Amino acid sequence: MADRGLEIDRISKRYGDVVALREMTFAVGAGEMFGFVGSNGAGKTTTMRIALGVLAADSGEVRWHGSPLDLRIRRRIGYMPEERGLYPKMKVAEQLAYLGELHGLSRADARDAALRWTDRLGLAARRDEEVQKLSLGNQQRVQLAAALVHDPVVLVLDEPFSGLDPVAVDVMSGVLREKCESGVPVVFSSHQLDLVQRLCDRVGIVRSGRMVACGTVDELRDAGPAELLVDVPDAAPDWADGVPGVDVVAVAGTRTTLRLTDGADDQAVLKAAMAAGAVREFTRRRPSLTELFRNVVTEEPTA
Ligand SMILES: Nc1ncnc2c1ncn2[C@@H]1O[C@H](COP(=O)(O)OP(=O)(O)OP(=O)(O)O)[C@@H](O)[C@H]1O
Repeated sequence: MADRGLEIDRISKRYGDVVALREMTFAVGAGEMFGFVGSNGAGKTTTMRIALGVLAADSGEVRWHGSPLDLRIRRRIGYMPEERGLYPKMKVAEQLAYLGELHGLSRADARDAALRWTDRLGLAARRDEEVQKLSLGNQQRVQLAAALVHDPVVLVLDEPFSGLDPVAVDVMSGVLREKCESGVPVVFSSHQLDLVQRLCDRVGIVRSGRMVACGTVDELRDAGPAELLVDVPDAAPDWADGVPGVDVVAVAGTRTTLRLTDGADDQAVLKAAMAAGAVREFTRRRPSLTELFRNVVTEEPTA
């Protein structure tokens, strides 16, 4: 069997009457960046906490290179929790070195790593400040440093980008990309879908505790409904009504957006447009991740 790195295999979880996860399944391979997206309450945090072992699943298994996760591997996961878990009164570098030691680094290595990551994440000037005195964005940078300080073999990050300014987003993206290129599987949740589309090799969309779409951004976009943007300046505004195989999505000025229904032939649409007048623009566009997300999460849930 191919080595899948981190595997989440049919994990189910209830909190009393609330079903949080229903056979949640996905895998993140070496050097892959996986974006985990879904509405509020869809089950992302629950999945990540189970992957880390801070929460037990009712059923299913989490594996690392084919074996169930044990304590030794769990210590080597870099985790950024949604509820940020830093000691507010401890100084930045001291705290990072302490966390490094907790994860098994020697004192000297932990100090070096604390210096290196504070440099890399733009926190060098804040090393001797108490975490509670930092801005929220800087606290978040410290939280990322805490996930990285022990040189993790896999990164699991719960909304690492929320609340960051654009420069911090770039710094964070660069660090994650670098880790990924060094062979570390990276999974992060986010509601910033443009960022997920830009950064991730693969994306999983979760609805009501279940993975409902999973693949590369291109695969997901290709599977979504194709649209055509057509500009026929001299045609009547309703020229596309009645053209077989398309639904009119929007008309803006002389430009009409059409959605192709299953199996429709875009060349037939082009012919119809040319019959209506001179065609100035005829573009096929794929849905963005945000549009796909809206389609997927608003579909009726299956029982
Ligand atoms: N400790 C808990 N006790 C009871 N229900 C819980 C608990 N934690 C989570 N839930 C419920 O489990 C479901 C999944 O929640 P979870 O936090 O995993 O979602 P999420 O996708 O991370 O949401 P968000 O995007 O808002 O962070 C929700 O219905 C939530 O209300």
